[in-house]
Amino acid sequence: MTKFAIIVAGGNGTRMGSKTPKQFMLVGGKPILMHTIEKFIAYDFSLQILLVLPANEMKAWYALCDKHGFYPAIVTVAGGNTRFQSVKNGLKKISAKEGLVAVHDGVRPFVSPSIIAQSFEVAAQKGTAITAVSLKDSIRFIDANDANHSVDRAAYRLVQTPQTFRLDWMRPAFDTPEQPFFTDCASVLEHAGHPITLIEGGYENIKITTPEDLLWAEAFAAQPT
Ligand SMILES: Nc1ccn([C@@H]2O[C@H](COP(=O)(O)OP(=O)(O)OP(=O)(O)O)[C@@H](O)[C@H]2O)c(=O)n1
Ligand SMILES: C[C@](O)(CO)[C@H](O)COP(=O)(O)O
Repeated sequence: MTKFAIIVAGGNGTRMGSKTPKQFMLVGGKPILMHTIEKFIAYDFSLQILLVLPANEMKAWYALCDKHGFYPAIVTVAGGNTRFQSVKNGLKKISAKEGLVAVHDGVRPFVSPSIIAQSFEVAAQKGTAITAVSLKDSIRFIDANDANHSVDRAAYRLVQTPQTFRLDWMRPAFDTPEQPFFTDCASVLEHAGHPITLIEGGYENIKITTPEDLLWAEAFAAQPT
């Protein structure tokens, strides 16, 4: 089955608060997004990769590629106003009717090729494969009266990416009005009625979101591969 990866990097990084889009910031001397793309190429050199970028940052990305001598065989796509719209724009560039599509946050540069492999293998069997990890901290539920209650953390998972799907399930699932609870692709496929299969993620597979995440990122980038 043909395998595709949509790497979404079309966001503005509001929570990072930096002038440079966070996906272009340097970690270990290299833009975050290049680390991410390299992990997918390391998994499978023949993977068809679609890179979603902010429409107004395309030139900046090509300039970065020149600066770092980074010329992967990938297709770039302009993003939308939300992550959901950016995934949709990536999907529109796939003309195949069948295949498997892994969607991954461009700002999760420490995903391992083995997680990517597992994600494709499970999606091929089950139709969906969502990367997730157990919670290390305790959690509390805030109710409508602003009171809080302890809950069983064993009943919850923290969801990561990649999130991989059968293309023939994913395309119609995304052909729907966007909902406020669509925080990831799994919520979109679930809304369309598909079963969601979880696979084991990694604690190093962090999403670089706020400035302190960059400190962790530098530490992970310094690790031997
Ligand atoms: N319109 C959007 C919004 C987000 N993303 C991507 O989705 C991933 C996860 O989103 P997030 O961490 O929230 O990134 P930003 O939207 O850039 O950050 P913020 O929410 O702080 O603005 C990122 O790789 C981001 O670039 C995207 O492709 N298109
Ligand atoms: C897709 C995701 O990374 C899974 O944890 C997450 O939902 C993205 O959320 P964000 O608010 O767009 O960063």
